Amino acid sequence: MGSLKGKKAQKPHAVCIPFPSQGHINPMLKISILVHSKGFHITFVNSEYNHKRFLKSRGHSSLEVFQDFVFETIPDGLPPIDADTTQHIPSLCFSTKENCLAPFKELLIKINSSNDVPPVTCIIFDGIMTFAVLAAQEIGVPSVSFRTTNACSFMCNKHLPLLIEKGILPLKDANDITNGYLDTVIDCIPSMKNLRLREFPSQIRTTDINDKLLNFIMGETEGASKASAIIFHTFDSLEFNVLRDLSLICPPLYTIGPLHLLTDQLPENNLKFLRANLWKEDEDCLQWLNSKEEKSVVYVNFGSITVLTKTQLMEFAWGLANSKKNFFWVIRSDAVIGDDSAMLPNDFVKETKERGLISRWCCQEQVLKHSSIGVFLTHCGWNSVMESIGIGVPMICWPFFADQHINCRYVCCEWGVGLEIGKNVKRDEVEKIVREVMYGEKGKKVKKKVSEWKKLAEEATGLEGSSSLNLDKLVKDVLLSKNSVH
Ligand SMILES: O=c1ccn([C@@H]2O[C@H](COP(=O)(O)OP(=O)(O)O[C@H]3O[C@H](CO)[C@@H](O)[C@H](O)[C@H]3O)[C@@H](O)[C@H]2O)c(=O)[nH]1
Repeated sequence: MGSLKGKKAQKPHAVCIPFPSQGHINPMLKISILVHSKGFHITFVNSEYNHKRFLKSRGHSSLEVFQDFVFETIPDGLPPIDADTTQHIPSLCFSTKENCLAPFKELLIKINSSNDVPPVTCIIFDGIMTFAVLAAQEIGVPSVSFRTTNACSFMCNKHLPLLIEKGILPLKDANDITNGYLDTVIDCIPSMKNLRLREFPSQIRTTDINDKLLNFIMGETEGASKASAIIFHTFDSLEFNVLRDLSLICPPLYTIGPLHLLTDQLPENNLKFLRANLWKEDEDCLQWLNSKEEKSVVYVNFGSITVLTKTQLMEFAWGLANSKKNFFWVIRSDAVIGDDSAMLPNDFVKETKERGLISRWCCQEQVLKHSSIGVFLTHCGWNSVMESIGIGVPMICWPFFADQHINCRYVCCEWGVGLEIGKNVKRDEVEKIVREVMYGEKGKKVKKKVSEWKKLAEEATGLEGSSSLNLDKLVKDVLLSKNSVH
């Protein structure tokens, strides 16, 4: 390890490495900003590909202005492309696992031999980048696994080996995906009753016990137990039972969330407003929202990975049009399978011109906070769910893949803050559910529930709240503690 040199030597130094996709970079950036606010020097490690996109969306000189907060890059191991698109997620999973340890270790050596920054004192790594534990062990610092998904999905993943042992997984036949097998009730997961197999992370939908993605998920879940601690982006009251049971089988757990409610409280400085967008934001959408009445707009956004077929796109489009409600719909440039040049038909555009706005990307937090938003039609990415609950916006859920199925189950059935749309989306259902959430009886219930959860989220992130206290404890007991080195 490098010796203490130079005037910055006194500061502790956290190296934060997200999995290289938008839904992982955003929460890691927030954790990094929070740890920075506790007096740490931060190195934030992007993939070269994403960093290029980050600079492109923000303008080049914009990242050099932060005190003690430095960006570095390593390659992700995939062949270079010059595009504005989310990389293929399974390829990224395998590639980071196979290729990132060596450049990451080189980066740590470079940092530790520099006179300009303090030596590395801890590593915070994305929960599916467990190779970082080895790097931390080599330089003798604590490593913390940051799970950008929730505790429930981690609990499911943790029990995949049990489902294999019981013969429930892998699927017996490819038809099991459609023949009702996924409705099998699973009652062997601690504190999670009456789960259906379809609510498990979608990586289970394979007939091959050697399936690479299934094994990647199980391996990375197990790998978390080698970390000094685990952070979950959640709050205690939201997942109380699952967290209690997980704490019996995991390294020390720290719930820190909703993250945006914590970063919102930081003193005004430029770092507080840093956003990790890989696409350029449409800033005019807020102007448009200003022109709409309170709680009158359906906000539609399926995150950074979901892709739609043209048929699904049309069903959503006509469902929104037929609902006669205002809508703000974000459709990424890479969101529709195939050619999207003639994306939405002219008659739809003409019919909804007064009450519909379509953008490529926006600042979601600002949009959700806007008083005109009445409901969020979401794919149930965990960041979106946490942002929606923390801001108090009810959801319509259309889960696409991965943890989104279990998130949807909890949003709709356990927390009561959303209604689900069927996988095989139809325009009539979209129209009906939009009206129901905005004006119906079920809508009243989910609105009441979401405002209750919002209060609890605010409590958790208040001065004496569990998330705020956990952040302090994490810093003191793990990030600054020599005893937590594994
Ligand atoms: O126009 C947009 C769209 C999204 N966002 C932000 O981008 C993030 C999107 O994250 P999320 O809602 O979690 O969706 P994904 O991008 O799909 O996230 C991936 O990562 C999540 C966390 O691991 C998982 O829960 C998801 O299943 C996985 O697809 C959120 O912070 C949004 O606020 C914007 O700022 N503007």
